[in-house]
Amino acid sequence: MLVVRPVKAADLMALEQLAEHAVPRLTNLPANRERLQERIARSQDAFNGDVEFPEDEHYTFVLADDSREEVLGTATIRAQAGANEAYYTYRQETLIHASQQLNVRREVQTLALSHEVSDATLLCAFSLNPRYKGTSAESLLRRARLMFIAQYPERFSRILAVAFPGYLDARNESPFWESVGRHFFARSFQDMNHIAGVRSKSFIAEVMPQFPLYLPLLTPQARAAIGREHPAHEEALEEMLAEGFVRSRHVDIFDAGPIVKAERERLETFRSAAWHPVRIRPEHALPDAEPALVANQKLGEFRCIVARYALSPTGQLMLSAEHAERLGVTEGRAVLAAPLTLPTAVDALDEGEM
Ligand SMILES: NC(=[NH2+])NCCC[C@H](N)C(=O)O
Repeated sequence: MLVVRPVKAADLMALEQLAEHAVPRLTNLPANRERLQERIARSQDAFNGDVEFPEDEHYTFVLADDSREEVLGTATIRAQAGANEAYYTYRQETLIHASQQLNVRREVQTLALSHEVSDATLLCAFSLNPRYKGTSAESLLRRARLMFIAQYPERFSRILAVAFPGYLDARNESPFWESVGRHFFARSFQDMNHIAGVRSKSFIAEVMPQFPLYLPLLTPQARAAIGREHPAHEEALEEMLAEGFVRSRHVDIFDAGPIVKAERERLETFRSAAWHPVRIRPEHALPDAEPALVANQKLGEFRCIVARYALSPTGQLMLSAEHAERLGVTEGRAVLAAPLTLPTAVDALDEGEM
C-alpha cells in the first residue's frame, strides 16, 4: 500500500535514484549524495523541531510502498523559499516608451530580477518513479504536502508557490537560457542547473545582468518559452491550477519556467479538508465512495494515504484495519480528509499583485 511519510536516513539511496531520474534534473534535488544526506538531516530537524513561524526549514517526504519497503517518489516543502539566500525570479513588467514629438507610443515587455517570492513557502523537489506517472499516487505525493501545511499553518507562509521546470526543446536545450543566461555564464543550461543546486547561489547575483531585459531583444524562441513549462510537467501544472494556484508574473531566471502562487486558504485541499473521527470496518463492509486523501495528525510520524471517503451517518470516516494501521491511528482518533478529485482547472494570469 502506498503512503507518504517523512524521509528517513535509510532512504538515501532511493533519493539519489529519484534525483538522477528526475526529468529534467532539478536544482532543488541535486543528484549528489552529500547534499541529499544534508537534506535528510535537515528535514528530520524540521519535523522534530518546535517551530513557531517559517524560517529555513525543509520538510522532505517520500512516497513509499510500505509492504515492499520501496521508495517511489519524493517531494519537499521549503518553509521559506529564500530564507538564507534570496530566491531569484524574473518579474514580467510593462514599460511605456512614448514620444509626443514623433507621435509614437510603444508598450515594451520587460523581465526584471526580483526577490519578491523569497517569503513564500515553496513546494519543490518533486520526483516520481515513471511507473506511477498519471496515477492517484502522483496526486497523493504532490498534495500530501498541502494536507501537512493545512495541519501546521504556523510553520508556513500564507502564500504558497510552485516553480515548474521550464521549456526545453527536442535537443534538451533551453531557448531562454541560450538567449539570456548563456551570454553571462558561458556554460550549458544543464551545468548551471546543477551548480545552482550544489553550491551557494550568490554567483547568481554576481553574474546575472542587473538591468531589466527587453523582450523584443530576445530571440523569438526565447520569448515563446517565457512562462512555458517543460513538456513532462504539463499535467502537474494542470493539477496545481485545478488546486487553485494561479500563474504569477514571475518566471525562473534560467529557463523562464512558470511560477504559480496562491494564498493557501484559496486552495481546494484547504477549503475541502475536514476532520473526522475514525471508525474501523472490515473491508467488505466499506461502502463505495469517492477517493480521498487521508492524513493523520502526527507531526514527526505524518502519514497520508488515498482511501475511500466513506462517512458513517454520524460523520465518522470508515477505514479498513489496514488503512488505519498505515496511518497509525486507532478507532476514535481524528484524521484529516479531502476529496482526491479536483474541479477542472482555470488557467488565468493573476491580475493582482501576487
Ligand atoms: N532553474 C533554475 N535552476 N533556476 C536557478 C535558481 C533560481 C531559483 N529561483 C532560486 O533562486 O533558487
